[in-house]
Parts: sequence; C-alpha cells; structure tokens
Amino acid sequence: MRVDVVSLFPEFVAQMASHGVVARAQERGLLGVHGWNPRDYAEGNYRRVDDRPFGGGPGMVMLIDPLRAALEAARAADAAEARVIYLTPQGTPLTQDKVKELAGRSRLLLLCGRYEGVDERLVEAEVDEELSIGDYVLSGGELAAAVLIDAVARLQPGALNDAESAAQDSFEHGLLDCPHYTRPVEHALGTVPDVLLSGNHALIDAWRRRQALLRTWLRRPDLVDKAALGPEERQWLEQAAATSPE
Ligand SMILES: CN(C)c1ccccc1CNc1ccc(C(N)=O)cn1
Repeated sequence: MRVDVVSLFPEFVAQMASHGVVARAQERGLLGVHGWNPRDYAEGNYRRVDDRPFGGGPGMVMLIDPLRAALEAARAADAAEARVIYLTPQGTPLTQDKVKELAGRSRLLLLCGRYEGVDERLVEAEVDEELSIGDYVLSGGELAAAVLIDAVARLQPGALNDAESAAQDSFEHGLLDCPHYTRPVEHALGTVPDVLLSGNHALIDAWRRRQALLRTWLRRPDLVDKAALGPEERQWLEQAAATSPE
C-alpha cells in the first residue's frame, strides 16, 4: 500500500512512520509513506500557503493552489488511483471497519489541514471522504493521519507476527480486550488468576473471551449491541448482568 501525505509538516508523519510496526512494514515493502509539502508549491517570495478568511473572523485558511499542486504532484508519483482522505473534526468517525476497508486499498492520499482548515472549494473538488479520529480538535491533521497510517499498516498482510496479530484480534470481533498478566505470579500489587496458570487452554480461552465480553458490557455497552455474539455468549452476558453489582 502506498500512502501519500500532504502536510505543512511532512517530517512529522515521516518520523512516526520510522518506528515500530509501521517502520517494519515499510522495510518489508508492505507499505510506503511519502510526504508532500504545499509550501514547496507556493508562489511568490513569501510562498504563502494560507490567507485570511472571507467573511472575517479569527485565524487563517489554507489556500487552494499550493494544496492542489501538492496533491497533483503526489498523484503523479504513482500510476495507481488514490483515495483522497481529509482528516477533520467534521469527518465521519473512524472505526475499525473503516480501517479494514481502507487497508485493502492500494493507495491513500491523506490531506492534513492546519490553521482553521482548507478552502472548501479544494475539499469539494479533490476530497473523496472526510474522516475524524474522534470528537476533539487538534492543531493539525497530521496526528490523525498518523493514527490512520498506523491502523492500516498493522492490517497489511505480513506486517504483524503471530503474537502481535493476537492483540489485533480482540477488537477485530468488535469487543474490548481481556486483561493481560506476566511474571511474577506473586507481586505486592496482587497475584495472577489461577486459570492462566492452569495450562488448560480451552479453559484459558473461555476465561479470556468472557473477560473481554464482561469488560465490553461494563465499559462499552454500545459495542456489545453491534458485536455479533453467539447465543451462548449472549446467554452468559444475561447471567452476568443478573448477578453483576451494577
Ligand atoms: C485545525 N483544525 C481544527 C482543523 C480544521 C479543519 C480540518 C483539519 C483541522 C486540523 N485539526 C484536526 C484534524 C482532525 C481531527 C480529528 N478529530 O480527526 C481533529 N483536529
């Protein structure tokens, strides 16, 4: 998968892509991340990339032409068609299902806004979809782009080894993850649930699934409704709900 990022701080995203799973995915040729700075395409000796908003008000708006030129340069760098995504608080909330859909594409072009955002005419002409990583405001779209890059990188076949993909699996089924424990067994902070020391993997898997279900039910009931629970899991939850102190 190729990801091009249009940003006034391309080194920001390149930095994030040079660590951990994303860096390894790049080393394995599973992913390529490329930055494009609109300032490199800005005219005039001040190389303006923003200007004051029509209608007045505080802040600045990103100019169309430097962004458009950066987008065109990014498109021209590879023959594959790119899905153009604008990261913005006004976007559709990003979910794991959307991440899975995007991870299957061959090319993404991420537009990162700064200031008060981008001239709407550029958005209408160039953007395929607007996505938000959550209901909060950041000083730029770069962090949101980094989140999206990380999430799609993990889903590239060959990006994760078996242990890491286990961590991925929990949310894959729309549930929260179960608790995790490691050495030592005895600690001032407490002990480890016996079942995890039993070596009985059927029991351990059942315990983990129930813990994930219980946590999801307690912390994110909205996810329980969406998760495709088996009849036995739904029945178990009803029992837990009946006995839970809540
Ligand atoms: C400067 N702002 C407010 C802005 C305004 C319009 C577009 C982009 C930005 C960049 N900021 C962002 C971007 C994304 C998210 C998110 N929730 O995905 C939060 N903030």
